[in-house]
Amino acid sequence: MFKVARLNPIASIGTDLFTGKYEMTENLAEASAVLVRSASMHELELPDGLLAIARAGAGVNNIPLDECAKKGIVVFNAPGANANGVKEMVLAGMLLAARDIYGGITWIRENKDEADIAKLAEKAKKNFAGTEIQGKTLGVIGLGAIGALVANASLNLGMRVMGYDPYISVEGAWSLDHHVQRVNNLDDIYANCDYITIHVPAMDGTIGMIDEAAIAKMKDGVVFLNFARDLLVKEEAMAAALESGKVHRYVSDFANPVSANMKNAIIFPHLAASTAESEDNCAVMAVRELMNYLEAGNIVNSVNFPRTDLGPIRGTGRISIFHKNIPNMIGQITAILYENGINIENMTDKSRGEYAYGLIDVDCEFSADLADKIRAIDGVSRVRLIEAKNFCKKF
Ligand SMILES: NC(=O)c1ccc[n+]([C@@H]2O[C@H](COP(=O)([O-])OP(=O)(O)OC[C@H]3O[C@@H](n4cnc5c(N)ncnc54)[C@H](O)[C@@H]3O)[C@@H](O)[C@H]2O)c1
Ligand SMILES: O=C(O)[C@H](O)COP(=O)(O)O
Repeated sequence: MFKVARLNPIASIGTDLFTGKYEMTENLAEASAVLVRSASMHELELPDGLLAIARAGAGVNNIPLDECAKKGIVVFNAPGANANGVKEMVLAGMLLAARDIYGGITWIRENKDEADIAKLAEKAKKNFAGTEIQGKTLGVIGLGAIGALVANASLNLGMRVMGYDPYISVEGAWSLDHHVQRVNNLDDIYANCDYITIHVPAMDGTIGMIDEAAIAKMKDGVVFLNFARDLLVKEEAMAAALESGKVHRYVSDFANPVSANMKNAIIFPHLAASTAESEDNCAVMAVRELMNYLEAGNIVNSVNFPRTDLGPIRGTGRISIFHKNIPNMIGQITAILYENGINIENMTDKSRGEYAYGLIDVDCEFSADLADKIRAIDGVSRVRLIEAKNFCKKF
């Protein structure tokens, strides 16, 4: 039985996939798996029995990834599952920044009891007028799942689009319309774009990247959109740029005491992925990833361990082993199997940084102490024996 703790509400279309081998629990201490959205896990005590965490979303800066890697806790996310929801909010953000649509709606509410509201509205409308986004230049920083969708959709709205992503994946590059102008220097984005939108993860190297110096390089009157994380932007600098008029509008999905008080900012309550479709996609992907890992040891879409996928279990069972990425680990493990007369049907072992993970399919019954013998190897941190008769399932 696997106990799953849910730290945020998760769409039931996902959790309904759990079979009778799973039970939801309120008690993190007894959980073998966690489902989470944006709840911060940095302050939580992670129990020894915790095997995996699935983030039903994209950003994982709410999860202590290094600590999890050290403990052999696999962290998954749901790449691309909410990208369309975010793309639509970014488009809405650009349109809300181009004219004072919100000001116009507010004016109507405030004047709703005026008998001659129709006439007054015709006079007032000049206060909310603006420009069109067609023909303007958009800069997209980060061309992953969301950035690529935003870039392509904006081309279709008649914008000129420049994109910057020094680490773009092959899949990302394929998904990008060839009319998106790729640049290798962020300064080209800053110097040329009327709208700039950022879609990179918050991590060392991106946190605070939109600072005073970056803003100074942008065009006067630029609109800056941030649906990625508030940490990416030095928001005191952004507040000053909004005050001076250097930045026309800051559109952000992240409320905090600084952003909520900015002049000319349009701030949303972290709404971009809150659509029925995105929530369903994320929940289904996160639950499938957990089940595939818990029942078959396969790691697909992890952010702290390499992809390690042997498919359905072949043979009588599968051994899953977390170990340090140091010489002779595989030699020592296979020697123990040899000494115990166990034949290997299939195996893989993948490393990422300091840590590695291996799966070995075997064709005979496990002896009870096999896991202990492998665990006793210096550098091995976690071993699971998965019997095919219990868990062999195709995902
Ligand atoms: N507001 C929301 O509700 C919401 C929803 C989903 C994602 N997000 C945020 O958006 C981020 C991006 O999501 P995604 O699904 O597109 O992720 P993704 O992993 O598909 O794409 C991220 C892209 O950023 C690129 N990148 C990394 N460092 C970079 C740098 N220094 N400069 C330029 N590009 C860089 C990567 O190469 C990758 O292509 C997430 O990490 C998350 O923080 C927010
Ligand atoms: O990184 C993400 O996927 C988004 O920020 C969405 O977060 P949420 O799941 O809390 O809406």
